[in-house]
Parts: sequence; structure tokens; C-alpha cells
Amino acid sequence: METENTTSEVSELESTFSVEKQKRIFKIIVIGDSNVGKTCLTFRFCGGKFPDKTEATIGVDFRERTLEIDTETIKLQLWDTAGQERFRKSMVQHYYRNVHAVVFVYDMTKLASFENMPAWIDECDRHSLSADVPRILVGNKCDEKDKIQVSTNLAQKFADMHCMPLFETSAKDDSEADNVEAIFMTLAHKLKAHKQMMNKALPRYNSTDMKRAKVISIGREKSASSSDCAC
Ligand SMILES: Nc1nc2c(ncn2[C@@H]2O[C@H](COP(=O)(O)OP(=O)(O)OP(=O)(O)O)[C@@H](O)[C@H]2O)c(=O)[nH]1
Repeated sequence: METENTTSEVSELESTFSVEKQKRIFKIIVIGDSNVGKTCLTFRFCGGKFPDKTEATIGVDFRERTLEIDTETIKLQLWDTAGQERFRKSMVQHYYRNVHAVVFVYDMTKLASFENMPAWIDECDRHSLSADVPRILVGNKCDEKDKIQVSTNLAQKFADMHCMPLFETSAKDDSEADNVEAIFMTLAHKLKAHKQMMNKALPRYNSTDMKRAKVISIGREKSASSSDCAC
């Protein structure tokens, strides 16, 4: 019985995707230590608000948003990955398959999460991520002004060293919502400029993956504003 349910969920997912085959779909993975705010950032962009409550991500959560940019409809598929090693180890190879962009997130109020950035970059390199896959660095929780442990200066040097644009923002603070928007829009514009069709990048799941992964599809149409990568 359980197998039947899982199979029908997979078919439903695949048929949803096949209807949308004309759209270019870009897979963006969001990585970084546990608790830095990956879930909240992706929810802010796809759901338009700060989530009321979050729990540690197990495996991966998916969030999607469809955008209209210069008359083309594209879909950003955000992979909100688990920060905790025990919740990510069986999924890691799936994260890096057919990735179009990577968002590295650290917590501005937690130095250790910034100091771990080289380890996250190493993980990308170990999975042979092509050098032309756009990468951006995001410092989250800038709203906690009196707890900041990672200075902009320090983060900017690191970003420059790795040729990534740096964004400091807050998923929580409503006044920073436009900034979160700009981060993903920057990526969307960059990705849109890439020529190849990306539908083949859609994930294919076996029943085990489906049990581990929640699929969250939040379709929020919005026109793009132009923004250039700072790198
Ligand atoms: N002050 C502040 N708190 C935030 C912000 N973003 C997230 N948080 C809080 O940080 C905690 C962790 O947020 P999550 O989004 O679940 O973190 P995560 O990186 O997805 O964690 P894992 O799923 O374990 O990898 C939660 O208590 C959030 O409410 C922010 O911008 N400002």
C-alpha cells in the first residue's frame, strides 16, 4: 500500500513537470551550516514571508518560483539542503547533480558558520561543480545588529577571493525583503543568459528519496527587475 502511494506521488510530480516542459527550469542549491537560515531565505523568496516556525531540514526541501523575465517564463527550483551532516549524507550526490547555481549561506551572528565556508566550497569542488556555475555568498540575520560577528569587510575579502558576489540580508526583517528578492533575481538574470535548455535537470526520485524529501511548490509570479552580478 505504501509503495502504491509513493508511486502515485511520483507520477503526479512527473506529470506536473511534463506539462511545464516548455519552461526553462533552473536548479539552485542553497548550502551552509545548520541554523544559518537557508529554509527562511528560500521561504521568504518563494512564499513571500518569514515562516512562522521552522525545523531542521532533513535531506532536502524544494521550493519553486516562476518568474517572467523579458517575456520568457523561467522557473527557479530552490533546493533547501540540510545543514546537519546526519541529515544530508545520503542526499549529497543528489544535491550536486545538474546544478545551475549555488547559494552559500552563513549566519552573520555566528563566526563559525562563516569559518566553515571553505569546507562548503570544498564540498562543491569534490562534486566536480563546473567553474561556470554561478555562486553567490549570503550573510543572513543582519537584523541582529548588536550580535554581528562577521564584518562586511571580512566577508567581502572572502567573496572577492572566490569571485563571488556578497549579499548581506535578513530573511526575518520585512524591510530586507527586497534585498532577498534581489539576491535570487540576480541569479535568475544570470541563469537566463545561459543558452541551454534545462529540463533534463529535473530530479528523478526513487521511493526512498520521496519519503525523505518534502515537495513544496509555491507558484508566485512576479516581474523581474534588472540587477547585475557584482562579481
Ligand atoms: N534573527 C533572525 N533569525 C533568523 C533569520 N533567518 C532565520 N532565522 C532563525 O534561525 C533559525 C534557523 O533557521 P532555518 O531557516 O531553519 O535554518 P537552516 O539553515 O535552514 O537550518 P537547517 O535546516 O538545520 O540546515 C530559526 O530559528 C529562524 O527563525 C534572520 O534573518 N534573522
